[in-house]
Amino acid sequence: MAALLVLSVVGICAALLWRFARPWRRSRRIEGILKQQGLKGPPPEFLAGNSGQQYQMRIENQGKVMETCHDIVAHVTPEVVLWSSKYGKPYLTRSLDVPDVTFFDPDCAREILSRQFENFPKSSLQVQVVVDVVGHGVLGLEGGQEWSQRRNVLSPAFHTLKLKAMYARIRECSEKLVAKWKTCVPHGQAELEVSHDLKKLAADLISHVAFGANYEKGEQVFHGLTVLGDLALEAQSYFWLPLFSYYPCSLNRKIWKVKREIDMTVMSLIHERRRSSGNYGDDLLGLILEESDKSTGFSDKVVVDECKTFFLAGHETTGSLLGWTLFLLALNPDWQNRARAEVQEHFKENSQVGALDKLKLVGMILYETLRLYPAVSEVQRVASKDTVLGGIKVPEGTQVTIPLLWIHHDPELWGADANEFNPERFSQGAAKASKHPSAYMPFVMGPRVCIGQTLALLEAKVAIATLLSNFAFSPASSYKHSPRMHVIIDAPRGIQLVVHKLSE
Ligand code: HEM
Repeated sequence: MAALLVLSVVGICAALLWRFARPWRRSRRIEGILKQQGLKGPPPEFLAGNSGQQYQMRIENQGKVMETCHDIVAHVTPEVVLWSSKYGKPYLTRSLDVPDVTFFDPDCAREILSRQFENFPKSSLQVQVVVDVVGHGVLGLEGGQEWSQRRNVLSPAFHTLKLKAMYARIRECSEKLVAKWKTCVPHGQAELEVSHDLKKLAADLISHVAFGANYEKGEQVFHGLTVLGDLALEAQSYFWLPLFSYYPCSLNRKIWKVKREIDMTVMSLIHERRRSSGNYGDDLLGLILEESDKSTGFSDKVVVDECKTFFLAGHETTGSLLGWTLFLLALNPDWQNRARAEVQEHFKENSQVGALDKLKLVGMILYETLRLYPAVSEVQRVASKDTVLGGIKVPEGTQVTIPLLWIHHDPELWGADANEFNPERFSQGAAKASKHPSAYMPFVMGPRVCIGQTLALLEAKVAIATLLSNFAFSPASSYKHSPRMHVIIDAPRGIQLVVHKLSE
């Protein structure tokens, strides 16, 4: 009996060694090839690589308040500034055990995201975080044929003309916020923390756009996803326990229950629509069901996962764009006045959707906001075969990082005023705004560009135009500037502004 036990333990140890030793040896081989080409980086720690150091530096800065300026790269991603100045560009790090090269050149970004797109899928670890919360929607697929088929079916639903049909709903949601803020400023002006309400507006917008008249179900999904997000974060501290997500412990049972409730909410809506004899409705859910019928057809589970994905991907991102835009307009009254004049000329109470095309300055302001405060600070991919980037041989299995925030603030690309708010640079479009046509990528680029880009900009244009028609904004003395990367680049202490009601 004892011999059997010893044999089992030895067997398990050998299996674990085999399981972990192979990838470890492979990672060291890749690192060797990269180092031979002159790449350098910070010394990695056992198991954590350089991930712990990166996390520590970011956390330390999160507690600090910085001067209110837009030179935020060293505050939000301190490790990028430190390591690039110490080890050069590109530099080599270890993300847990995986060798990672950070490329700063927009030409390399274009190779990774566009030209050699098929050689750079997402890594399984990267998509697992998304899958844990919203399942296997398009955001949670590594790449390959399944992703491309899914994207082909979904893309027509996000076509500009179809989205424009949602204009009235988007305007209605924005008007609701105006009504609320009017009650908050009974004496003409008041100091408000606006980021919370703007996130709520973004949630409202996606609920109405995705589910139309059934938007209350969208609100239920939001509530569920928020609870799930917190539980998933708690579960991450057990990542070292093999197969933890299958243990029937109380945390996992809570997670499974919330997941079931969200899925049932969306599923009931899908069944309702399917029963309505082919007329699925002109909201996002209706458009997806229609497109799915035209092709091979999605299973109901896939439609559920895609809906959850839109809620996850389109909520915080759009909320953050709205918050930073008002913040920047408050700091730049000249641009605020110019934008308001444009809005007052073209965006009247009874304006139709076509009026949005005339809001050129508002469009430029949104672009400049997404340059200075993009939702994400970096993009990661993994090489699925040996390739060459910027003259460097990149072996299969190497992770590559594009420091998007750093590139958006690089004076060599954007000029001496790279850290200033100057929407004028976008007057000839995004490709001509900098010295490199691919230096601007708040929605990334190439085949995997954000599918909701047009929708996000449409929502933001309507919301900002509606708010500018009714209020003026100026900085509040209580505001503390401390942007951080927390899933997206946000303002953890809120965005306090003085909101002035305009005379009717
Ligand atoms: C200002 C608002 C937004 C910003 C800045 C933004 C940014 C991004 C970025 C950077 C990515 C690429 C992530 C990566 O590849 O690692 C992405 C992907 C995606 N976004 Fe957005 N997004 C916004 C709004 C939206 C909205 C409103 C929706 C949908 C309703 C949406 C849906 C998606 C989806 C489904 C993907 C995955 C696409 C794919 O992998 O094929 N996003 N977004």
